[in-house]
Amino acid sequence: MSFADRLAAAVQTSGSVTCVGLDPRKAQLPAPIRDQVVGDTPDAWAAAYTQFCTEIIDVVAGRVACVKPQAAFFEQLGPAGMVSLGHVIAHARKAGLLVITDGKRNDIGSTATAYADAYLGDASPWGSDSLTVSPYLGRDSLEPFVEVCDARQAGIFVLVKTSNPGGGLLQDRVTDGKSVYAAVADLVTELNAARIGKSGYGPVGAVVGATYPEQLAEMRAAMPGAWILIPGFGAQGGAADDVKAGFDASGLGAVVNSSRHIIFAHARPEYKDKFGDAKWLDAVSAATDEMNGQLRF
Ligand SMILES: O=C(O)c1cc(=O)[nH]c(=O)n1[C@@H]1O[C@H](COP(=O)(O)O)[C@@H](O)[C@H]1O
Repeated sequence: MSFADRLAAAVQTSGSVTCVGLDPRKAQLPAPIRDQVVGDTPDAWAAAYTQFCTEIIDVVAGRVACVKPQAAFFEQLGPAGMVSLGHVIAHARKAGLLVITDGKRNDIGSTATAYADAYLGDASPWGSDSLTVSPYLGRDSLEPFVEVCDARQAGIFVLVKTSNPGGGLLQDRVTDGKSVYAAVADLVTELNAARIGKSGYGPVGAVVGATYPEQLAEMRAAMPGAWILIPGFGAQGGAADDVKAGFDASGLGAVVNSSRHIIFAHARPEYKDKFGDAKWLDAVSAATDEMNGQLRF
């Protein structure tokens, strides 16, 4: 089944549009995980990241649509971290969760093929269902990813309108009456055109931040065949009302990512006293329920 159709099935089966972001950070790991790190070595931290992420996966499996490991936090640990990333991706997929690896990769076409080959589908070393991709190098840098998506039933999420405050410097720039982000959206729509599956969606998704609700509505209309990954919910200030416009009439078409507010929920003021470090997984569970509840429109 195509990635787009699998994502639709994952949303329908789990009854959730939540994507749990797996962004492990040394300083914020809960004490029961941090205490097991003996010696400040990349191997020890990598083992802690694997344990932290796989325990989260076991708690959220079946209750959310997907997970999004952020490669940067694993890369920070060097080779041991990249091995950990592989374990985390494999564990999530075994648990029945779709994996969006967040690498924001891209390069000239022939190198783009290498990135796609590294991350997309069962045949790749990091075996992910999908990958976040930068559009900055243009159409011929995206096409190799789409070809690998076709061959391996995988997907990509192209950065269209990012959640960060400074994204507008380039993305909002208007040329020939059109913003850069709208031009990227047109490219997404073109690349999907001949690839729309049963769910009504194609393999080329888009990233649009929860911090820009008006542009999210505009982008939903501009890319009717694209799944939208909406980051910026929770820790960056995005709320349920801000993401509503990302969904189609049947509640499909978007998944909403939250990383810190779920994985480090034990440290949030509203959960700290109730759960704290000792019951950090209960805090993950409660934060997942809370987000699922907020996103039931
Ligand atoms: O591609 C992304 O996932 C992404 C795009 C974007 O525009 N903004 C954004 O925050 N992200 C990622 O989404 C996650 C947000 O994390 P929290 O702010 O902790 O929920 C991080 O992994 C970011 O790298």
